[in-house]
Amino acid sequence: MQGPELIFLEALENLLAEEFDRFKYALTCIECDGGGKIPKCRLEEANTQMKLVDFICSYYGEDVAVKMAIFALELMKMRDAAANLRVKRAKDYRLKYSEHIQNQYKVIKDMNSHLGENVNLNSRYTKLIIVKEHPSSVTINCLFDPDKDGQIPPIVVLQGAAGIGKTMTAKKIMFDWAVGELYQSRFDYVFYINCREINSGIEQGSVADLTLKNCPDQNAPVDKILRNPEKLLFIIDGFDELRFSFAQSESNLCSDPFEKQSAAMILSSLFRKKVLSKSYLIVTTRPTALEELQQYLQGEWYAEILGFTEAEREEYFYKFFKNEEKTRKAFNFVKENEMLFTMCFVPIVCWIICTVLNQQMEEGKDLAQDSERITGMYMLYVFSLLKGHSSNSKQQIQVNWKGLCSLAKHGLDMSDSLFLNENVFLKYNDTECVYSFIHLSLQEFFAALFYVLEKEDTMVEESETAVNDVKKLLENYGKSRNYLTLTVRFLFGLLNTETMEAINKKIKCKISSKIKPDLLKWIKNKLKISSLSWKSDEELSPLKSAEMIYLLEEFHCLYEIQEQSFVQSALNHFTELNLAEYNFSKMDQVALSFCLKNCCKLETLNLNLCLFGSEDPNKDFPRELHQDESNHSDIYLFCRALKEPNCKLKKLKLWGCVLTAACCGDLSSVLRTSQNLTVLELGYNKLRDLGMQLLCEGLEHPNCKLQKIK
Ligand SMILES: Nc1ncnc2c1ncn2[C@@H]1O[C@H](COP(=O)(O)OP(=O)(O)OP(=O)(O)O)[C@@H](O)[C@H]1O
Repeated sequence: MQGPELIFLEALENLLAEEFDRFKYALTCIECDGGGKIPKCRLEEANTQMKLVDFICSYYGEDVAVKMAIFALELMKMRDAAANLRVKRAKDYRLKYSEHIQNQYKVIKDMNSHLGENVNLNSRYTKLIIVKEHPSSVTINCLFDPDKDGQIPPIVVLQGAAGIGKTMTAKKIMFDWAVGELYQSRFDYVFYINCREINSGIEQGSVADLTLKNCPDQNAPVDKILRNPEKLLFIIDGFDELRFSFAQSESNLCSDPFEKQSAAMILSSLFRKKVLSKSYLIVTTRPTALEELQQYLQGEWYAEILGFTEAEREEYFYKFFKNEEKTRKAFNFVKENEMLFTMCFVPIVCWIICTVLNQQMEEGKDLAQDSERITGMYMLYVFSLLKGHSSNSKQQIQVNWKGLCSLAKHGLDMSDSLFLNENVFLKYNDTECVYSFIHLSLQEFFAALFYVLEKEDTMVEESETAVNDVKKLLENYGKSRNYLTLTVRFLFGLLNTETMEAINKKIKCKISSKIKPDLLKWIKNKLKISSLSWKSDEELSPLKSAEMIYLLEEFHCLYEIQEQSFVQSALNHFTELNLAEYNFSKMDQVALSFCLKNCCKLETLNLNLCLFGSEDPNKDFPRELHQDESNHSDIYLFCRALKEPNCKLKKLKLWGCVLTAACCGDLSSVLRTSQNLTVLELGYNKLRDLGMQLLCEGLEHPNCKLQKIK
């Protein structure tokens, strides 16, 4: 005997014989919801405490039986005994609840082509960098630590980009709490509220209903649980996904956790601490909705998820493949490709890359060339989803793809990532009719595909519409929170000849390259506008950071298309390039190096006061957190590009770039190779004797054409 049965028996053991008889009588007076009254004759047969417990529990079920016992004791006016049993029941329920939560959160779904494949949360979860106050990182168990004034944050806002791991962190908190490893003395109950589900849920409900949804059954002692709000934590996941407005007037908010109201009102009341004001909240959101969320909160603290460090990326690969050889093969492949490796700081990208590589290895294929660009990687991932759908007719496949692309594009136009009653293949969860792309970037991929898929009939009207659609997209580029940048990057990537052929072959839809000339014209123009801002200035004044980001984004687009003639044509007007005072991420360096190789008329490159090598997301971190373990120097990628025969660079400026002796080895090899470099400016760096020695070796080489070094 254990759990509810045991506490029931313990309660009866304290009763005197006369009380035991009265207890049995009281039971016959209670009407149980759905179970009716208990038959008197059956009760008479239960002449010992044990027999009675056994009988009632098998008649009503354990949880209801204990509830009935509490009512009976209250009816007998044995209030202390009733209260005692109530407390024990609540405690016992906590155990039951945590077991239920453990079971609920111990596995996660892997959304690959094998439908319904589950993985253990702990065997996949990899630590993420979370920062509360830049630049120091924190772990999830410190989120509710008191500050230096002893204040515990009542609300923690956990923000982070799409796919960075907010939901995963929420699930990990649920699981760790349930197994007793997190917040044990702080919270008796932790509840998870998913905003996507709230959108599609019932119109009216109460806070109590929200908590009940987490419970294993409908018999949870909710009244007792909610009586200690200071012991409750609510995790509200995905504020950005809520569709309704929160502009409720204060007076309409509810303070009673059992009051039934609209979902908007209930959540508003929780956020504004009108209901269960002493409870604690974690609210997760993408940064785009942060400003709105701030309006409704008071006394909140902020933490940000920044993704995986380099070491954690490797750990993730181990956890994903669970096989030394496969992990090594996949990780080395990714590590070799700067662009891919850098993108892996976002967990969902890590997952997509691993899923694709795993499939390629399972099929005995070489790790594909295509996977060296983000477009190629997404394309391979989408192909992997098609496995098992090959029996569909060509026409059916085309219809599905076009529908999906159109949905993605229109969703982006309307800033929508949730779709109701749409027949798309990615169903968000068990909720009946809400669908979403598993990640916003996937929606952006499909949206980009929308612009390049050839319409069935090549009527003039149709192709004009397509061209106009692209024009509109490019006009909107750069407006409103940069929400189109990745779509445009994919657009370039999809126009790569090999990608077009692969898509054509696999999904039997033709990709039209008609928009290529327009795209070339557009990017040439963009690059010209950016370069005009320094053309007039003799000393090449630096670009403003926003302009620089756009210029670099254009280089990223050119990297994605990977077509020499296109890229050379886009860049052929550049004779000078000024990128001074910029902190280049590895990803930027890969894209820029590719462009430098194809910038055939470039004579002057100004990289004064630039920093190289830091990762985008973690750039404020101490260096050891994300140090590149490879032996390459920070400017290795640039130097490699400068050695290409196409490169006609004459003047290279690298003042004050915190270059070290290691960089001189790469510069020295440029000096030995380049047929054009005549001026090199290296002032205000820490080259030291070793660096100078390496440079001298280059200068002394018979091929060195350098005339001036500063
Ligand atoms: N810490 C982690 N360890 C291992 N995998 C992770 C981790 N965080 C995220 N992932 C992977 O990335 C995917 C996306 O993560 P998650 O859904 O948590 O992102 P999110 O920040 O909530 O994104 P969105 O804003 O799009 O909802 C997960 O399904 C999982 O595969």
